[in-house]
Amino acid sequence: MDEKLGKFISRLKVLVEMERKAEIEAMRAEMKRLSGREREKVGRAILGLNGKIVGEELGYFLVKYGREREIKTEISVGDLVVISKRDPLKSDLVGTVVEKGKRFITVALETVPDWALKGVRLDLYANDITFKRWLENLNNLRESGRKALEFYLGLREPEESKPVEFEPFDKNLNASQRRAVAKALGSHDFFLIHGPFGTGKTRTLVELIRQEVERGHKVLATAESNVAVDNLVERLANSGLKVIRIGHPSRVSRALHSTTLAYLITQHELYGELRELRVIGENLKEKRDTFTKPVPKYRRGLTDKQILRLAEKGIGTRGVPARLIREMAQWLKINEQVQKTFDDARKLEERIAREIIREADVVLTTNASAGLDVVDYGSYDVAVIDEATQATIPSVLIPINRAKRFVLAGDHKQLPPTILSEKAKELSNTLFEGLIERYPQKSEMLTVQYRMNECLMEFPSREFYGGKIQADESVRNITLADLGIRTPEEDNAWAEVLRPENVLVFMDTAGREDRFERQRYGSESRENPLEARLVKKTVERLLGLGVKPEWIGVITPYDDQRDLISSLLPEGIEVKTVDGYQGREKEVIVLSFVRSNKKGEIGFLKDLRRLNVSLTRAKRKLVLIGDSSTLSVHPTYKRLVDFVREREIHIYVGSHLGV
Ligand SMILES: Nc1ncnc2c1ncn2[C@@H]1O[C@H](COP(=O)(O)OP(=O)(O)OP(=O)(O)O)[C@@H](O)[C@H]1O
Repeated sequence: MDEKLGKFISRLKVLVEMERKAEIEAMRAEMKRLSGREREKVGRAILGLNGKIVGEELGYFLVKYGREREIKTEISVGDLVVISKRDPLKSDLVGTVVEKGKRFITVALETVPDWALKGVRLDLYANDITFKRWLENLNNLRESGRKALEFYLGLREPEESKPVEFEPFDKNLNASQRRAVAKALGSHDFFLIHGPFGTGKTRTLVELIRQEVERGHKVLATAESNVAVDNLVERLANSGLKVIRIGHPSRVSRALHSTTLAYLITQHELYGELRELRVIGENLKEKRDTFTKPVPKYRRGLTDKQILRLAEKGIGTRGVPARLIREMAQWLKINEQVQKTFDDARKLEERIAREIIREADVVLTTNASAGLDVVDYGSYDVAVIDEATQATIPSVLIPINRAKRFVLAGDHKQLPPTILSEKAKELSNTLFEGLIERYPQKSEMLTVQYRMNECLMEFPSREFYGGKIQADESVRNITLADLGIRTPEEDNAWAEVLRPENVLVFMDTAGREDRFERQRYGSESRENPLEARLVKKTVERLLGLGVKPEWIGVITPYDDQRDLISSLLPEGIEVKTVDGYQGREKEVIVLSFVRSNKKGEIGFLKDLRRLNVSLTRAKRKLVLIGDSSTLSVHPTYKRLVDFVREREIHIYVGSHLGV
C-alpha cells in the first residue's frame, strides 16, 4: 500500500478514537449538568424502570426493563446505556440496547447485580456501535475503499465521466437532473451530484437507481440518517423494483416495514421450517430447565465431560451425589440439542437472507449499517449515497467499500457532519467536498429549486452557488397570500413586517441601547433578549393573522437563545438551532442572529454554511432579526444587509415596533 495512503488511514483511526472519547465525555458532562428528569425530557434517560431477566444470548443476560408510563426517548437499538440507581456517573454497569417497545426496553448485560432489577434509571452513554463499524471498516478496506481514498488524496487520476443517453422513467426531470443521471451512468469510478437546497437530489437519485437496475446492475443505496433512507425506500416502493430495507425494525418507519429484511424473511417459503426449529428449541429449553443446571456451586470444578462420564457410571464424587450428577448430565445433553437446534435455525435464517438479498435489485440501509454482514451477501455494482456531505469519511467508506463504483449526492455549501472533539475537527472534512474541489469535472450541479419564492433564493444563489440557481415556475411567486393569509389592516411598521407580499424582511436592532448579546454564567453560548422578544412578537402577530403554528419555524445559531425563545413561545412552534433544520423546510422562518456587541465579533456565524442553511429553509416568508452594525463586519453579512435594504424590506426596530 502507498505510504501516504497508509498514513492517512491510520490518521483517520486516531481521529475516530478521539471523537468517540469526546462523545462519551460530552455525555458525562451532560449527566452532571442536567437532572434525571431534564435528561429524560431531552430523550437521553429513562427513569423509574423495573427489570426482569428474560434470556441469555452469547454470554449476555437479556434484561427487559419496563414501566407503566410510555417510554419516549431517542435511545435506540444498538446504543450503549448505563444502568444506575440514581447517579449514572457512579455506575459502571454498561449494556447494549437490543430491543425497544412502547413500555419496555431490553438491554444485554454481562452481569446483572440484584440492585439493577428494581427502581433504576437508564442513561444513554454513547452510540458506540457506529464508531466500531467505522473502525472495523477502516481495518478491512478492500480495493474499492482504498481507491476512493487514493482519488481523495490525489494519488490516482479518475476517468472522464461521459454522459450516457437514457430514456427517463421520470418524465418531469429537468435538464440539470438529466445531465447528472447521464454522467453518473457513464462513470466507471465515481460521480458527484451537487444538489443545493430543494433542487431534487433525492428525486434524481431515484431515477439513477432505476436506470442502473434497468442496465442489470445491483445497487447498494445508503444515507447517513434513517429518515433519509426511509425517504428513498418510500420513493422507490412503487417503481416495481425489488427493494430491501436493512435495519432494525424499531428504527424503520412503520409504513415501510414490509420492505425490511426481517419482514421478508417471514414471507419466505422456508420460514415455516425456521419457525418450527425455533419452537423446538424453545421446548427443548423448557425441558432442559426441569433439570439442575451445572452451575459452579453444584459442579464443584467438574468439567462437562467428567459429569457425563460419571453419570454413565451412575456414581457421585467430591461430595456431589450421583442423583445430582445425573440431573446435571441430563441438563448438559439437552442443552447440546438446544444449541444445535438454534444453530440450525441461524443457518437456515442466513440461507433465507442470502437468497433474498441475492435476488434484490436495490439494498437500502444507513452508511453505518452497510457494515453488517448481511449486506455482504450481495455483490454490488454501484453504491449510491445520499446526504454525503453530512457523513464523515469513515462513514461513507463503508458502502463505498462494498461496491465497484460510487455516486455521492450532497451539498458542501451546507453544514458538514458535526464533530464534538476540537482535536478531531478534520473529521468534518467530507469525501464529497475533497473530491469536488479536486475534480470539478466529475460533478454536476442541480440548478432548479422547487422550494421557495425567488426573492428568498436570490441572495444565497449568488453568494454560494455562483448565481446559477433558478426558481421553478411552481414556486417562483409563492407567498403566504396563497395560503389565505391577508395583509394586516393597521398601517405601521408591523404591517410592513407581516404583509404576505413582503417575502424577505430584515428587522434591524442597530442603534438600540438594549440590543446587545449576553452570556449566561458558565455558558459558552449566547443569548439576546431583545431579539428573543422580537421573535415572540413576530410569531404572535403571524399566528394572529391565521398562520398555523406548524407552518412557522424559528432558527437561531445559539443553544441558549433557542432555550430563551422556546421559553417565551407557545407550545407547537418549532424552535431549533441551525443544525436541527438541515434538510428541512417551513412556510415561514424567523431567524435570530443573536450576535450584537461593540467589538464586532460574530463568532461561529462566520461559518457561511450555517448562514446558507438558515437562509434556505423558508418557502414563503423569511424574517431576519439582527444587528446590522455588528453583522456588517463580515463582508458576506454586509452584502446580505445591503441586499435586503436595496431590494426588499429593511426596518430599523428603533421604537417603531413597540418592543
Ligand atoms: N424535476 C422536478 N419537477 C417537479 N418537481 C420536482 C422536480 N425535482 C424535484 N422536485 C420536487 O422538489 C422537492 C424536493 O425534491 P427532493 O426531495 O428530491 O429534493 P432534495 O434535494 O432531496 O431535498 P433537499 O434539497 O431538501 O435535500 C420535492 O417536492 C420534489 O418533488
